[in-house]
Amino acid sequence: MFLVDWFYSVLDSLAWLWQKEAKILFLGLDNAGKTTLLHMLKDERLVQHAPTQRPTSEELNIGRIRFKAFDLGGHRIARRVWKDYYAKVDAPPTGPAELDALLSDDALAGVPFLVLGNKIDVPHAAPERDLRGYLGLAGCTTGKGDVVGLAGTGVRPLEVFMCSVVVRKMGYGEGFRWMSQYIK
Ligand SMILES: Nc1nc2c(ncn2[C@@H]2O[C@H](COP(=O)(O)OP(=O)(O)OP(=O)(O)O)[C@@H](O)[C@H]2O)c(=O)[nH]1
Ligand SMILES: [Mg+2]
Repeated sequence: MFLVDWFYSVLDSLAWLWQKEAKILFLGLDNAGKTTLLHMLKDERLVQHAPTQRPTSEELNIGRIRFKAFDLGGHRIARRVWKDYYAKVDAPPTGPAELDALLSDDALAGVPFLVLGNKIDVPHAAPERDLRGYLGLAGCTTGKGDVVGLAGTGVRPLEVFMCSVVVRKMGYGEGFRWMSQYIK
């Protein structure tokens, strides 16, 4: 038993050897819950945040991936700097109508998109099907499971996951697991 424990502690201490690194952008309209999600993922704490005025970045360790996460404000003026953050990004979770512009931007070609439909705890929250329709994603998403066969096809991984960061604390974990499989 001792030997097994020792073996795993050695493995743990070597984990950095096979850790992957990725850059990720949190994009979405203001009040969507991006900063709240970032801090939930970072230290499982629920904190009230003022609207994000200037971009901040945090390190997140999820599974074997070390994410450098950039949290950008969602209000109109803050959205102007989104473009400055596109270079060499591995995945940008995002929100409403700006999505079209992001999806057709050459700087983000091939980058996986995780769309999180947050606040499903709110009464009358739009169901997933309506959100997909509203975002123009009906029929465009690539599948929620392990997507064998997408690699090398040039098809951009794109999927919608509904979640509740605050009240139910659910949904976003599945989203991040889905995204992680596309980070090389
Ligand atoms: N009911 C509910 N409220 C949430 C949820 N997630 C976040 N909120 C609330 O939504 C508000 C906005 O959250 P923020 O994380 O500051 O939003 P943001 O996307 O960072 O906004 P900007 O920084 O302005 O772009 C806060 O009052 C959060 O507590 C959720 O899942 N359910
Ligand atoms: Mg914010």
